[in-house]
Amino acid sequence: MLIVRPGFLKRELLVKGPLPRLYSTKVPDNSPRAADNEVWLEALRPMNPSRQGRQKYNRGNGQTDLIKVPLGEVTSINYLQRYNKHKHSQGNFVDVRIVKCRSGAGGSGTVSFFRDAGRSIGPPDGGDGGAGGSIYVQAVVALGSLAKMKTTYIADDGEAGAARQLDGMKGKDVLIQVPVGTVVKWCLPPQKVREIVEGEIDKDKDSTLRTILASKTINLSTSCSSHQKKIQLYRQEMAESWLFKDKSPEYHENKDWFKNLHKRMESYDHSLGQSELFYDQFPLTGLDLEQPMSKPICLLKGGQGGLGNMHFLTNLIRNPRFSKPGRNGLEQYFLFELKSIADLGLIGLPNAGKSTILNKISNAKPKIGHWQFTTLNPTIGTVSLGFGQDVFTVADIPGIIEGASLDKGMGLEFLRHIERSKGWIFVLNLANESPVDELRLLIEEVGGLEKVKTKKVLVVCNKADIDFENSKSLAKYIQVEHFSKSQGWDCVPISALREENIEVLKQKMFECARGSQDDASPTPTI
Ligand SMILES: Nc1nc2c(ncn2[C@@H]2O[C@H](COP(=O)(O)OP(=O)(O)OP(=O)(O)O)[C@@H](O)[C@H]2O)c(=O)[nH]1
Repeated sequence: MLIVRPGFLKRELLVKGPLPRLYSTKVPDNSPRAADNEVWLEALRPMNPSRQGRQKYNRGNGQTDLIKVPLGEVTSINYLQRYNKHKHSQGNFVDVRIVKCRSGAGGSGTVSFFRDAGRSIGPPDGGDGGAGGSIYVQAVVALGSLAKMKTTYIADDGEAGAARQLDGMKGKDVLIQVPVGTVVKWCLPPQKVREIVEGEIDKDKDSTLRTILASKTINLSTSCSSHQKKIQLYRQEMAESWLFKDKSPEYHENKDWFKNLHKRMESYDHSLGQSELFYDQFPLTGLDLEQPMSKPICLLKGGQGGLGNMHFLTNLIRNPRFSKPGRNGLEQYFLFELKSIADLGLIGLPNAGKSTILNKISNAKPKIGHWQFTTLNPTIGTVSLGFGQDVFTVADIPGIIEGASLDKGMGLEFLRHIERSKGWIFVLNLANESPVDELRLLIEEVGGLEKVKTKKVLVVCNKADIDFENSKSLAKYIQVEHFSKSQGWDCVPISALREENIEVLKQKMFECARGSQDDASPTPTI
């Protein structure tokens, strides 16, 4: 049976001619003939010195752009705080991870010569190395947290080729499955960020993690060929370009035929380097996996396998005692952030009654307690307006307090879970002194009126059962209503505990959520 080997296909791309004829005798049935190799090598034009220089120093096609990016964009302040200081206990819920990913190196090509009873040394038959395994990512609905993610994902290296034209086995790929709503971003190794931060603190004792991440910048190489800005990733330079057997590198390097071959293969290596540069790019703004994916996306591609010595048999080179090593894999860090996907998000001070509301209107059963910060993790509930009627989803996040934007209380990190929500529901406690000031404070903490205005807003005055008949309580509600109306927002008084006005609330929430359900985003690509 004739098998078209990957080596042929790779070569064919460069030769752009017909496929070489394949042997079908007892001697290698799929190794290229000397004449085929000569045609292929002839097509590999030796590189001129200026191109060589560019490859070495510019690392590629010269289409990269150096941009300055704030350090905070290539790391996660929440990750650094949480994992450095163990700031919050999150139980099993993990919504931010930095992981190291490494794709496999290609296996080496092999030096081998055909042997049988009649011949102690025949034509070269060393097979190609297998490609290194790649790292893939896929968003699936079955997961709800990043808790099960490992800290490191390493794909296998490809195996070396073997005698009798056997290609090495391809390295096993790694598939990282994450919840729908995860955003994957390229990031710096946390260790490196810590070193930079410590260096900055040594220089200025008053600086804080937050100020350093905002002010310190790093240089990033980006490709400017595509419509989307992408970070250009680089593989480690190859330590050696040839693997020799029996005869030393010096023996070969002094021979004119080898010098000539080497020049041509430099051009082959260059084209592999170019194709790596093409694949090794990652969107600067990250990958937003907000839809379940039927097919995974490749994060890091494995290295290509090296060519076995059978590719170097020519009329001049009868015994090629050398082969090519496999190409290196890639090692990079990625930040995985889970941003829940809910149509509406509940925002309020601790104890305002957000969890009670979600409990009453949906199937979700979040923890309720009369102490602050009962809610430590976001919970999403599905609300139905009745049998066969419309449904929408609502996310309850931990309470926000004054100074949350400066990391007080639970900070603002949970806002990411309602960042994508089209509607924000501000939940106020009518039993408090000044609900309207509460509302102003919440608006300020979540980013100001301008940011809030990008969302549909509904203001809910909860705990209306407490003294509502009292003229003071009524006055508080009227103040909130007046402020809300001035911003064009609807306002509704309820008692979640007694389930009063809950149906009206559901209807108003549905109106707020409407429109967000039609927006379906396409699957992202790298
Ligand atoms: N009287 C009265 N009490 C309520 C009402 N809604 C909630 N509560 C009580 O307020 C307390 C806090 O309620 P939660 O739903 O846990 O409040 P939360 O906003 O989720 O609080 P955090 O988890 O701290 O963010 C509980 O003791 C509830 O029983 C209401 O309408 N009326």
